[in-house]
Amino acid sequence: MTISVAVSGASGYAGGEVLRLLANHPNVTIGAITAHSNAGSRLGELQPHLHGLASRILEDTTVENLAGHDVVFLALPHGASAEIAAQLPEGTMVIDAGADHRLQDAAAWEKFYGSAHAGTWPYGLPELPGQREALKGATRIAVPGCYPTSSLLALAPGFASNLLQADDVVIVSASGTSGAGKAAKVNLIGSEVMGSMSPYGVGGGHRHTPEIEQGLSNAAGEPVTVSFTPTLAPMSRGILTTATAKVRPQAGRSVTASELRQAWADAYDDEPFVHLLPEGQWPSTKSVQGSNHAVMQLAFDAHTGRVIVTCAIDNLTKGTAGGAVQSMNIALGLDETAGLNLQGVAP
Ligand SMILES: NC(=O)C1=CN([C@@H]2O[C@H](COP(=O)(O)OP(=O)(O)OC[C@H]3O[C@@H](n4cnc5c(N)ncnc54)[C@H](OP(=O)(O)O)[C@@H]3O)[C@@H](O)[C@H]2O)C=CC1
Ligand SMILES: CC(=O)N[C@@H](CCC(=O)OP(=O)(O)O)C(=O)O
Repeated sequence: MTISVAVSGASGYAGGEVLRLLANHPNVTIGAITAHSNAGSRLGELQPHLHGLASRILEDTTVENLAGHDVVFLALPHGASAEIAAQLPEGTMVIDAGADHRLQDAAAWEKFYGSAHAGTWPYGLPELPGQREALKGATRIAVPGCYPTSSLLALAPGFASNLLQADDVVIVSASGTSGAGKAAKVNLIGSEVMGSMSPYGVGGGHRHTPEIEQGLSNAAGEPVTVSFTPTLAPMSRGILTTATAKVRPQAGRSVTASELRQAWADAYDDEPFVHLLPEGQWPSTKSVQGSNHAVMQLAFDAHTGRVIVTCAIDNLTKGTAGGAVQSMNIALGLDETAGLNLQGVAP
């Protein structure tokens, strides 16, 4: 099967990563590539690593340029994707890397994004319970945020097996600067970021909080509340999430470390991209750089009765473009791993 694909936001980080993956996808022909202020430029000027596509010209991001393809990837700022998506034909598969169609709760959307809710699409994190089935045949897919990808993968197995308390979840994530997009320059210049780490969105204000709560609540079957704190780390790619939750006693007795480990192993043993590392080995962002893998490790802190899970992803691959391509593959009935790197980059 050969499918024609258009990529919008192709001058940006997420769109560039989508193109990097699609260029190696055996079933894909890359059609229109579009941008906004950079329309008219050669792709090679903006994405010099995409050698095979360097001479391609970026077109304007219009419905006319995107329609007529089998699949359209939207890698645009919030709001811009909902506006375009609403005008694309029903028969075109639309995969939105932005946030516009992720949340089920319109009130949460309005509170955190301050605009009208555009609707809810199937969520592109196939490793969540029941989600792979929900993606099969989908023609609209909402790609998760990068922090939610790492946070949900870290804790969903514990909530799906009723091992964790819903009211005591703390998540702290460190992200590379590419998470903020190419457009965010002011506080990301090298002299500010290199050799320094700093938190932001502290106190429950980050817009990924409701998205993480939504995914964990769906896994748990009850409302889960989350304290989430993001931090900026001096690296270009990668997210390292540390998620902790209070373990729920089972039939009046404490859960053991091996029972906890078994729940995560059961969830991920057959997954091509999500891996519980062997005991004693802890994740690093370097080990997943440029790949669609998520790696994690967990420990039971018997002193506090908490499970601690750390999960590493590449924010641009599993955290955006890789998750998007993986979801497209599932929706179209292709090999789930097609076009996705199975190996990382080292050192
Ligand atoms: N970076 C990441 O790790 C992640 C990003 N995402 C999401 O992906 C989307 C893109 O993010 P990212 O690539 O990082 O951002 P960038 O700033 O790197 O890229 C933004 C892209 O959108 C285009 N654009 C800007 N304004 C408009 C507009 N009004 N209409 C149409 N196109 C426009 C830009 O074109 P031009 O350059 O020509 O102006 C550029 O191609 C966002 O929704 C983001 O939240 C999701 C998960 C992770
Ligand atoms: C480091 C950094 O700034 N990261 C971004 C999250 C990137 C992401 O996942 O974005 P969307 O939900 O907007 O798609 C942030 O905190 O806003």
